[in-house]
Amino acid sequence: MRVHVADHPLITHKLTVLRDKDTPSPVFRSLVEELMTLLAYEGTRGVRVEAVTVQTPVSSAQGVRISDPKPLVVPILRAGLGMLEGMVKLLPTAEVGFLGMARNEETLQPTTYAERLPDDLSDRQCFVLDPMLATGGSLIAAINFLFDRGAVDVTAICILAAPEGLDAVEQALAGREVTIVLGAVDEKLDEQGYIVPGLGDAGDRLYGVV
Ligand SMILES: O=P(O)(O)OC[C@H]1O[C@H](OP(=O)(O)OP(=O)(O)O)[C@H](O)[C@@H]1O
Ligand SMILES: O=c1cc[nH]c(=O)[nH]1
Ligand SMILES: [Mg+2]
Repeated sequence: MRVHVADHPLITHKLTVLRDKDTPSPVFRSLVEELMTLLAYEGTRGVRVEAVTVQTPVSSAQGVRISDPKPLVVPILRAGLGMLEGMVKLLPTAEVGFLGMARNEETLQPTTYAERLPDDLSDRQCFVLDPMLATGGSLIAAINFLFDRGAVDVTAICILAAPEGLDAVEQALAGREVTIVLGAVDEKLDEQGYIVPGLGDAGDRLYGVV
């Protein structure tokens, strides 16, 4: 498994505003989308391409295009939905599948309450979007779900991770073709499983408390 932590002053700047508890929901939503676009640049470094030749007005030129089958982008509902637009802006031909997961607030175990994905993901490059990697339970379950459908190559893009969750993902998915791209790794998890200093509950800050 590969882990890449983006190190860029624009990402740190936007993340700082995102963390601020006084940042209102509309600004928070815009920032998540903008951060996603910046992280997508790093997260798609390994996107599969094939060689093509085009004619410029002057001569022929060698280039590449995104290979078929097109990548599958999978936001984890709810909070991952806030990252989707930022991703498909950069990868407009990608297809999108959905996984709805919620973490039980007492046990911290994730449950899957919705799924809309192709049955067969063999030979499909998958990009999972979720802003928060806390205990890692949700991301491990989501990636295993994709592997069970035949995926072999998964990149997860998260805005924030806790070191404990990152270790758990590394242990659970050792030896698999997985890349994790992160905006930052924070200090720790608190007793309620929240990332410290973090940004609170990303789903609630995007869409309100339910
Ligand atoms: O690493 P973990 O400990 O599993 O926690 C991370 C998960 O928690 C959040 O979702 P949540 O369950 O709050 O659902 P929501 O997006 O609907 O708010 C977050 O978006 C992740 O999916
Ligand atoms: O800090 C956290 C942990 C899990 N989920 C969130 O949205 N935030
Ligand atoms: Mg939530």
